[in-house]
Amino acid sequence: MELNLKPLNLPSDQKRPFVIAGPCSAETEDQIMTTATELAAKGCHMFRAGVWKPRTKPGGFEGHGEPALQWMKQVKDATGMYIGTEVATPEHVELAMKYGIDILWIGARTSANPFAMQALADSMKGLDIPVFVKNPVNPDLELWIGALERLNAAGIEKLAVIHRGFSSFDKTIYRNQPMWQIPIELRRRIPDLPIICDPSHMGGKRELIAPLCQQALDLGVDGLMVEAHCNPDKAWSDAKQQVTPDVLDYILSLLVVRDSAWTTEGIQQLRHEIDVLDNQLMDLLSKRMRICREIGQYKKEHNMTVLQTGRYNEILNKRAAQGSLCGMAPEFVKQVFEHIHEESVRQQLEIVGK
Ligand SMILES: C=C(O[C@@H]1C=C(C(=O)O)C=C[C@H]1O)C(=O)O
Repeated sequence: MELNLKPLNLPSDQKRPFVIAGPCSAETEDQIMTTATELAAKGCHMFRAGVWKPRTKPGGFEGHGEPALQWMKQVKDATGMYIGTEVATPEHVELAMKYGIDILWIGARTSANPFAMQALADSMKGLDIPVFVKNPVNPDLELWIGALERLNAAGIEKLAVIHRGFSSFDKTIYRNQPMWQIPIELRRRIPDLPIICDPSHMGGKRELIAPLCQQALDLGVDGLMVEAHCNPDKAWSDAKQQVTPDVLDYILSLLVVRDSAWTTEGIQQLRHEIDVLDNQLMDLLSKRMRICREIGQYKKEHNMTVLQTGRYNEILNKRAAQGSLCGMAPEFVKQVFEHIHEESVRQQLEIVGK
């Protein structure tokens, strides 16, 4: 289904990317007001804080709920910043509206659950509020788009997504794998949908915030959501990934904001060269497939199996090694040849089955 989108019209000062900042959790009135005042003084336009916290295990701090919404409202009245919080149930939505929350976001654990998403969408019917949907914890673009479709079908047209990375069993430097190809594909499919990057949850540690922000801006995201806390080391949740408003301001001041317009002569010439090379690649690929079909014919006549694992492995290993010599990631080259092999086997199966 096509999404009907309306512009968010969020405040921004043009010089810097649009940034939503604030602590992971609303802990105390003092923590909220101190952090918000410092962020407002740095020119931040939108304040975030978790009022209900979905924790992996029971027994941790799960948020103050309604009293914390009152502190959020005080932030809005005192600083003029827009305020946003995460909602996961229809009751959360109702309370957030009661306290004048300006934007709602839906967390990764909720966007992964179609029942929860439908209940939220139903509870938002008739509301005119921007809703930001975090990617589901698992790398499933269709599930992410499905969550947006449910909200859109309920009449929510001011939509955006938050890319916070994807859970993985493998331990890497990231808390959640960026898997940039997923937001890139989302941008290709729904170009008008704003994408906001959350480097705090992606990186899981302070040192990764700056490089992740820069990568996200280099890819052309529309904004950032960064966790900031007046005393990060003492934070009640996610202490390692929060920074002070001062540090956030410093990180933002170092970011290079690029222009997505593509008008320069130089790039046109280079793109032409890419087109020529892509045409050659297509030509070579179709020649390779023609030879594979001939091999298929031979296999049919000599009663050989289509899949030849030994040869397939040889090709994957050799090409991956060649790839690294040419400055490409061996994993990438392997994946390319896995796809080529898949098509080659499909074409041979057609011939053998005739
Ligand atoms: C082309 C062949 O058939 C299959 C396809 C291969 C390929 O595309 O390179 C390699 C091994 C086989 O699984 C072959 O046997 O050589």
